[in-house]
Amino acid sequence: MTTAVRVRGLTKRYGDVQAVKGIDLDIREGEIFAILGPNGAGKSTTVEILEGYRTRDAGEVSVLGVDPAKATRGWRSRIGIVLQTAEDASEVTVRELVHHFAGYYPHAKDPDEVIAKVGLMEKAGKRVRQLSGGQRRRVDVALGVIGDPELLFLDEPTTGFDPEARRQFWELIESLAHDGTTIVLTTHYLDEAEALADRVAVVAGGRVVAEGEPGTLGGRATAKATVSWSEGGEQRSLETGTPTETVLELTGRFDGEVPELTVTRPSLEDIYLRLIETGAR
Ligand SMILES: Nc1ncnc2c1ncn2[C@@H]1O[C@H](COP(=O)(O)OP(=O)(O)OP(=O)(O)O)[C@@H](O)[C@H]1O
Repeated sequence: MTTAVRVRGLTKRYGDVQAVKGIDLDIREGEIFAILGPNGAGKSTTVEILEGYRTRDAGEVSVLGVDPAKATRGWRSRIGIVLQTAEDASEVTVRELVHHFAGYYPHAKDPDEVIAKVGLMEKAGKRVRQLSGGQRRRVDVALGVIGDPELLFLDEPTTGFDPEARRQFWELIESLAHDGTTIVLTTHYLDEAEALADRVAVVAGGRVVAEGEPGTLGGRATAKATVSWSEGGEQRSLETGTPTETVLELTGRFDGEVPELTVTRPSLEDIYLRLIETGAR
């Protein structure tokens, strides 16, 4: 597996604020990698350094084999960026805008194929200003991928989306990844990271406090389970490392169906909140 992004000992200070305090990251080619963390954790600073839009104080950074501080036009054309703020191109149509951007890249994708891919074929002739927020975000993604990037940065891509639009957007991201694009995503939605990311890094206080697959992050897979049920009109629960045994015991005790039985493990959100609390300390 080739590495798309390699970061070692990255630091960045703004005046009195040490925003990034020694971050290491390895992002593999072809994976969807999510960077999670509270406001002010240093995510944007880190990502902007990777994109070549911010200088660093110290550390080694390699993005597609190049130091972003020495970015060339050729390197830039291999990267796609979808920022938080949408492109303000109010009076042009979706098709005009995507065609226009295609002209900036040496090996641009077919604009109409890209418009279809982001699900905007029916809106291609509409002015961007006439689109909904979610549809504009799709335009942003179209512009992010029109240059056929090897690596796509998405900054909080689904903020403000309704649940259906988010699901559709996730499918779009997955299909881009399926086509081989490496995706680096920052998000505040834990369910988004869980649904999309192959691996996540949790950043808190300028450091990576945990890294791994969403299902096993921070000991999640081996964390104790909570078994809950209803007994004698009361809600009962038990935290246990052997939930199967507990369920068997309950099944015997109730002689069959256990009322209101649930078995839960900590959600990614539970683990995340624990991690950033410990990280902050
Ligand atoms: N241009 C700047 N000048 C001074 N301080 C800055 C600047 N940009 C960021 N900071 C500070 O650096 C720290 C990290 O900010 P950063 O934007 O990287 O965090 P973030 O994790 O992206 O947060 P959010 O989730 O709110 O976007 C914060 O304390 C922030 O106030």
